[in-house]
Amino acid sequence: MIRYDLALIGFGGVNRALAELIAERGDGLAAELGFALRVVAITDLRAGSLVRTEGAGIDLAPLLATAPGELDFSGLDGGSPEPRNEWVIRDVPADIVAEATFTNPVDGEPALSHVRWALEAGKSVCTTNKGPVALAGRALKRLAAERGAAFEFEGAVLSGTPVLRTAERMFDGLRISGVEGIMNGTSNYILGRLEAGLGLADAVREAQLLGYAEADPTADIEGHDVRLKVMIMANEVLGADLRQEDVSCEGITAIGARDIEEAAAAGLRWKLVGSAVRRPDGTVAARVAPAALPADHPLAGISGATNAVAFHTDLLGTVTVSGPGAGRTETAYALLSDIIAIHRRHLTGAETAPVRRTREETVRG
Ligand SMILES: NC(=O)C1=CN([C@@H]2O[C@H](COP(=O)(O)OP(=O)(O)OC[C@H]3O[C@@H](n4cnc5c(N)ncnc54)[C@H](O)[C@@H]3O)[C@@H](O)[C@H]2O)C=CC1
Ligand SMILES: N[C@@H](CC=O)C(=O)O
Repeated sequence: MIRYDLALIGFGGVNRALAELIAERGDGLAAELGFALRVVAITDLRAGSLVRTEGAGIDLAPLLATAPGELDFSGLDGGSPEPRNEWVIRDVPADIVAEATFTNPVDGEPALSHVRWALEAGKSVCTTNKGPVALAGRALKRLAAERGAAFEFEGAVLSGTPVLRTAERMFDGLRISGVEGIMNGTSNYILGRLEAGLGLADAVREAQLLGYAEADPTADIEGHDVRLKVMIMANEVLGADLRQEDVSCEGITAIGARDIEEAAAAGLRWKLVGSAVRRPDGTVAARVAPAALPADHPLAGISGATNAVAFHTDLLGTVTVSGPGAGRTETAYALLSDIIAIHRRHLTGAETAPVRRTREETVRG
């Protein structure tokens, strides 16, 4: 059976949840999907780094039984107190690098370098980090193609909800004139809690505890996270080449209790909406802004951390994809879906990067 060796870069909510999926479902996934997964390296800013490329790789159970804040790789066999990211990414033999460190909305670093190092080494990458995809997606996809590696990033927009893959695989032949939607789970959750009478700070704290929020939740409530996602949607779906300065951006921090009350009295709901629309001259206008939507608007009923993206098409009218926009496990599934996509590319021969095989398959030849 084919086996993919994984290097997990960043071991926070999402990559830890991926490790849980592998630990709990690995055998079932192998039987269902036809490939085995082995974690051979983990790096984290707080815990350090752990590398084990022999036998079963890293035993995930004791790591997952340890509280995140108490994880310390330094005293373990193959462990170090330092993340050693560049050495792990470039030199530790792995097939796929799963990049799930903080999104840096300013320049996408250090994740952008992590992705570039992996692709330069001919290793495929799956990531939920919006920075590299929004700020250097075109260049990184070109590098991946040059090195025969895959670059998958379904989780960068709408967590595990397959909005990018739906557009990529199901909309052939359609002319898409624009996309708009609720693309941030944290802010949508917060707006719902404000409607319930909670204050902003308490609502933000709840979102953090639920694992929805960015490391700096300012990105969620000021719209910066949505701006990155709008850029990704515009560039991937509408063929644009937007930069951050092309996207006007306003968050939800100016929405106070009175605004919420007045909206409710008028049968409206505040939502943070990101949009990218093709102009008649073919260029794309994009923005992030709060909007008070009438109850019968398709996006008004989107609640909690649920998100939704509406695609405006010529032959189908509006097609809306909705599902979880945040959540540790939901987003870990995005990484698993990327690995499945990488596997399927490998089976079709589109993927030329080397792939390790289990001992049985090697023996069989
Ligand atoms: N949590 C969610 O619902 C979603 C998260 N994402 C994205 O996925 C990524 C990970 O999110 P979470 O796991 O929730 O964040 P998190 O904050 O729980 O985990 C990030 C981890 O990366 C580590 N880290 C930061 N810089 C590092 C470095 N230079 N080297 C090694 N490790 C480093 C941190 O120590 C932390 O453990 C972020 O980019 C986020 O924007 C995307 C979709 C949904
Ligand atoms: N903080 C983000 C995580 C997913 O991208 C959000 O809340 O949407």
